[in-house]
Amino acid sequence: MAAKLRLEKTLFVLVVLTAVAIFGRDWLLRETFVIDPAADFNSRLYGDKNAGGTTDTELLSRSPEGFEWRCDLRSGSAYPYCGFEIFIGESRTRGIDMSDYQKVRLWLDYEGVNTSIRVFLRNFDRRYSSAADDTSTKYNQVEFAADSPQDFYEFGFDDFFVANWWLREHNIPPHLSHPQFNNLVSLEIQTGSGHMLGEHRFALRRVELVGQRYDTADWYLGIILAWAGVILGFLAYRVAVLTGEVRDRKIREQELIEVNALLDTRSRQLETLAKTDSLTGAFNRQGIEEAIKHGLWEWRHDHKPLSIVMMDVDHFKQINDTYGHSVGDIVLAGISSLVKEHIRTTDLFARWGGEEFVLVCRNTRINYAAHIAEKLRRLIAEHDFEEVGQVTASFGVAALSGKSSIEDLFQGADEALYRAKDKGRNRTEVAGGL
Ligand SMILES: Nc1nc2c(ncn2[C@@H]2O[C@H](COP(=O)(O)OP(=O)(O)OP(=O)(O)O)[C@@H](O)[C@H]2O)c(=O)[nH]1
Repeated sequence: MAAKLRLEKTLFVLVVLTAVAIFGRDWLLRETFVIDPAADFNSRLYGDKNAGGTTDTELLSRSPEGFEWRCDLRSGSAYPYCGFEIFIGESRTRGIDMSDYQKVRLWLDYEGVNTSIRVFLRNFDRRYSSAADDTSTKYNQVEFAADSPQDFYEFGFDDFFVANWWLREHNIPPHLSHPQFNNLVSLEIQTGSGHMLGEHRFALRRVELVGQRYDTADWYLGIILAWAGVILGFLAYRVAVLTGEVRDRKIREQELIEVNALLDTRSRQLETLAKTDSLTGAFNRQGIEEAIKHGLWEWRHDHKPLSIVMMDVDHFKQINDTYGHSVGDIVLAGISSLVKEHIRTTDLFARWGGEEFVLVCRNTRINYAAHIAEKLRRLIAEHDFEEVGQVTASFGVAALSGKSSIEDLFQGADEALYRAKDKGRNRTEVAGGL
């Protein structure tokens, strides 16, 4: 929830930034090149004397308040003129790229007989300019009437055209004849084309060339790329988070599977323990009950025979009395493991109580159960028990038949066992008449 809120906040901030980037584009990208008289720009005042004229020029002052000059335009040359040039580039050949600039602003006061003034933005390009010939630098020109006093004069870069006389004098081919601002070396203020003879006074306070840092298309492309980056970053983050979640889930699932398997095993162990006699490891009465129920069901539904063998250790009291109760315990456990080793997996061996055991033989006829009993009897009798030596046991065998019940079955086996005891022990007796 907190992460989602954080995401929404981030999105909101990004949308606001995008809106600012779009609507505040002009303000954000604006770059202004200022020609301030207080700054250290090289400049020159010129007249038409080189062209055979007689115009007088005079620099009146150069102070932080502005460049001030006057000229007295006189007849003499075919085109009398005077002008003031400010060098804005590093040199006369290395200028400033102002291709993306839009406006020129002039703070200029003029007094004189002429109201027309020319402004040149001079561009040096080796395709047509040479360092040796100052006039070969392109004359991007705009001409305006300085007849109405105003705060500043403003022209668009689009308003500039290349002076015709310059194109003609330098034989400029058409493909190079357009205005160009990619290497501006100087700005000039010159008397207009009207050639009004007489006094002209200029005071240039400030010039601003207004442009923008980046191209508009690049700016929008940058915004789009930034968003693409944000979206890609977000997707990468989501993929990483989801991968982590899937990995964690898998680990948790694996842990759960392991815990379940452990619990399963444990519950089976506990189940077995609940049905097992702790001393001998044989099943207890609960175990017998289940095996008998199972056998009874098989007898009734599948007509499979069910036999049981009752076993009682002979003279066990004597063993206890002679060797102690704990040795007696060891003998009982020994007999149990001996028997368990030699019975089928379908047979269930359980402790009936004290030194008495019962073997439930499912799907077993009485003759075969008697055979098993005999085998076990011999096995016990032939075994050498630690400390005690020889131990014997008596066996009574019975099977379900006809109308007999479970009670009859146990009673039959019990009676057979007592017969075996009566007849001298270490014997197997089979119940009859069941
Ligand atoms: N050590 C030990 N003795 C037990 C245990 N349960 C019963 N007994 C003893 O087993 C003896 C059984 O004695 P009896 O019932 O007289 O029978 P027996 O001595 O085996 O004589 P017969 O069965 O007639 O051959 C008793 O002394 C019981 O105390 C047991 O868990 N451990």
